[in-house]
Amino acid sequence: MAYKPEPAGLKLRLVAAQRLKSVLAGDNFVPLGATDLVDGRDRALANRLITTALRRQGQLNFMIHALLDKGMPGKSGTFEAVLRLSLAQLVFLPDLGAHSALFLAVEATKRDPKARHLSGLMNAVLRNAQANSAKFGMLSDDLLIPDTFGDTWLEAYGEEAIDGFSDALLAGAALDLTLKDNDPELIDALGAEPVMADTVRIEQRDRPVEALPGFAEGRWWVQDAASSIPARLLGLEPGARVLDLCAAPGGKTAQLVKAGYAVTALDADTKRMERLKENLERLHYAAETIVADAGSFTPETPFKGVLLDAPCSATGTFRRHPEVIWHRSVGDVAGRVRLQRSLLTNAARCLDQGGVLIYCVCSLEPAEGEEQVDWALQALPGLELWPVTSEELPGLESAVSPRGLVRTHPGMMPGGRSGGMDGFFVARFRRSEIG
Ligand SMILES: C[S@@+](CC[C@H](N)C(=O)[O-])C[C@H]1O[C@@H](n2cnc3c(N)ncnc32)[C@H](O)[C@@H]1O
Repeated sequence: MAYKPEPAGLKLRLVAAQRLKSVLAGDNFVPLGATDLVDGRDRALANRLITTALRRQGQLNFMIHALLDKGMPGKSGTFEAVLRLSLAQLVFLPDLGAHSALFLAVEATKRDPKARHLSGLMNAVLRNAQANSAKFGMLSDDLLIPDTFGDTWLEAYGEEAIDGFSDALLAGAALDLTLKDNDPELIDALGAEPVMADTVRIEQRDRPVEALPGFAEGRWWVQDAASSIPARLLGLEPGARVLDLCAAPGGKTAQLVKAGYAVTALDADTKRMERLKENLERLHYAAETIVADAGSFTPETPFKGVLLDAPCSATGTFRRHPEVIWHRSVGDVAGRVRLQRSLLTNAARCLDQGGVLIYCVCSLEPAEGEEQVDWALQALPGLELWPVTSEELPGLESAVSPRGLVRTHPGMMPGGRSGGMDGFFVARFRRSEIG
């Protein structure tokens, strides 16, 4: 039999379909790396297809509903993933060409033993989609945010902010770094722009993070502008003992060390703690590390400062993880709320008299943020709110509420910069007496 070369562009679609399939099944999205696809251009294209399919998931759901009379066929391998990638290409990435979307989708379907009997259906559905691509291309952005969160967010943030959420979801996230020292030469070499305090932003990155200037020398770490806010608000004297609860992979630990505190970093996950240690080593920073449950850890001596970056629904990270808003349910949020309360209770126990407690989550849900403050003030004796002032967040004054709570969201422009920021909630408490 004569050797038939594989059609150009097929391999990257097969790899992209496998990755998208795993995300649709509940995994977090991790961009394809060099071990998945050696060729850099193929890898960039495959990642572009996957991220477009994930960011446009709500609109693709609508199209699939309209195109598949009998719904998605069950037990059909990569059929759904290939279909989503191809619809994303046909409707939202016209520069890639409609022909390749159709032809390669059918070829990819034929290569999957579990989907091959559906190659005719793939062809028919995509031809129908092609005929309707102009109409599909004008689907409302309202479809981008699932109903699970749409109503709560509309009530909490208002219509204008929600428009900003959709734009931020489609645009994705720039790369924010926290610098060890604000050296203008380094900022220039990075092609970065200052955002606020020691955070800089790289809008367009042409190489992996590890290849950027200053990485090997440990001159900065990756940290979203929003994520860098909580550690800056502790307001203690250098040298103060600070406990970083739920610390891995250590972005906030590094900030606390930089601020001159004597830091103990604690996390329950051994592997993530290893990453924290590697990160600190690269930065030439030192902290005590403990693997333990933050819900039951009891220190020998209470701390002057405790930072609790509690596990949460992570809905605020949807610019980088568009899948989170489709994976999370109302029940998931309720489960996180319970866990956060038990961690907050123990965090307060670890705090010395007059000590400062920062509670933060990368969630947009008021239930995990503002409502947790109401609960803590009522349930945890001796804890009082120490309001954050807008002067403490120059360039982001609008994130500070009249109560002195910090709420960022993806529609905000830190330091006036475009590109949004993660949704974060931060509250600062002080322990007045041991309760
Ligand atoms: C949002 S991440 C923390 C990010 C980190 N603070 C940073 O700035 O890099 C949440 C962390 O909570 C940890 N975690 C979850 N439940 C925990 C528990 N009961 N005790 C301690 N750590 C926990 C997870 O392992 C995860 O590393």
